[in-house]
This record gives sequence, structure tokens and C-alpha cells, in this order.
Amino acid sequence: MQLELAIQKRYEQGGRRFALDIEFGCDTQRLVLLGPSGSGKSLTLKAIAGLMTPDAGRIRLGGRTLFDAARGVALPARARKMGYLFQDYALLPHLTVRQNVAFGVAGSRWFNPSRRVRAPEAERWIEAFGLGALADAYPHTLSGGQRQRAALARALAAKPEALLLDEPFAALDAPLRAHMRAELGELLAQTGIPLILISHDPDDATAFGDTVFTLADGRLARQGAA
Ligand SMILES: Nc1ncnc2c1ncn2[C@@H]1O[C@H](COP(=O)(O)OP(=O)(O)OP(=O)(O)O)[C@@H](O)[C@H]1O
Repeated sequence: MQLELAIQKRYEQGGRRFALDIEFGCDTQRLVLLGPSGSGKSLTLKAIAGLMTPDAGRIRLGGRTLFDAARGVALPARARKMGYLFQDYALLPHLTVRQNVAFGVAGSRWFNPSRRVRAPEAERWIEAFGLGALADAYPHTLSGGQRQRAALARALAAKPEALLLDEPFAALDAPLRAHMRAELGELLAQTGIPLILISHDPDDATAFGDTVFTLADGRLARQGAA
């Protein structure tokens, strides 16, 4: 993955100010952005996904210009084809695991997959994450780890250009966290899908940080973990 990013964004609201001013380049398959709460990690990830528009700068990924303020380029989020996973897993609560994963395959928010239909691409990921026995279950009946697996299956079923993960293991207990890290590592190696992961946890940098950048107060504080 070749990622070049240089973005600026200012917020001023109710007397609070935040200025994001980040610039880095990376050419490894896996990138981890570390930093304390409020350092600008989620904003940076959202800018890559197309969910936040910087005031200035540019973002290029794999030779594609996703954003270039000076040239008036800002690809819409859907055209960027990122598998973005929020902290809260973002499964659709009224759909079963199978329907949630199939929703990822269809890649359209207007598509309403039937409970009976089995899309081969969805079944592949349900299988890969060991979710077969839970395929007809609804998200509120699953454990944190099971929801995490279902959300990852859904994101990967859409064949994303890159997987963008926001604190993916924060809600899991320590043994499950280690297990999910290993599982995700294997899947990334098998599929070759690039990963950008943001976290507070230095163990995520050890596991996935081919390149690690540490942010502090909206800026790049250093290359590597603290
Ligand atoms: N829409 C917004 N309007 C105003 N300020 C915002 C907005 N979005 C984010 N911020 C501010 O930008 C700063 C960085 O936020 P960001 O979500 O990127 O932090 P983070 O490093 O991901 O933190 P955490 O680890 O807690 O998720 C915070 O101080 C936040 O309050």
C-alpha cells in the first residue's frame, strides 16, 4: 500500500479549538496510528475513508488521488471502497449475521438481503470467521468477539481497497483480543488487503505496525511507538 497524506483541518466550537495538521507517507501493507484520546486518530482515518473533508491538503492511496483540495478532487466515500470499521462494530441490528455480511457483498445501503438468500461471497467470510452456527442470529444476541468477527466479515466481503479499523479490539477481553489479532493477521496475509489501524494500545502496533506513527495534539509526534 502506498499512502501519502498531508491534511489540515480546523475545528472551533463553543470555545474549544482543535487543529489537525498531519503529514506522512507509508509504503508497507500495514500501518498503525497510535496516540492518546483526542490526538486526531479518528479524524485522520475518517479523512482517508471520505467521511471528513479536510480544509486543505491531499491524500493518495495506491496511486489513486482520493483527495486534493488544490485540484478540487474529493472522491465520495463509496468510490474510495474502504472497509471502515467503527469502534462500535456498526452491525445493522435488524439484520442477522448472514444478512449483515451479505449487505457488505452487495455494497449498497439500499439493498435489503433476504434471510433465505445465500450469497457465495458472504458464505465464504461467514465460514472464514467461524460464524456458521451464528449466521441466523441477530447482533444483540452475540458476544463482543462474535460481533467483532461479524463486522470484520462484512467489511471484507465488500472486497475493500483497504481495511480501516478504529480501535477494533478495545472492547474485547485480553485472551480474545490476542486471538482476534492472530485471526485478522492471517486473513490479511491471505487476502493481501492493506490495513490502517488506529489505537491507544501499543500491542496493536507490535502486531500490525509494519509502519507506526504516533500522533499527539493533532500532529505527527514521531515515527514508531512511544
Ligand atoms: N466534528 C467536530 N467538531 C469539533 N471538534 C471535533 C469534531 N470531531 C472531532 N473533534 C475534535 O478533534 C479532536 C480529535 O478527535 P479524534 O476523534 O480524531 O481523536 P482520537 O485521537 O481518535 O481520540 P479517541 O482515541 O478518543 O477516539 C478532539 O479534541 C475532538 O473533540
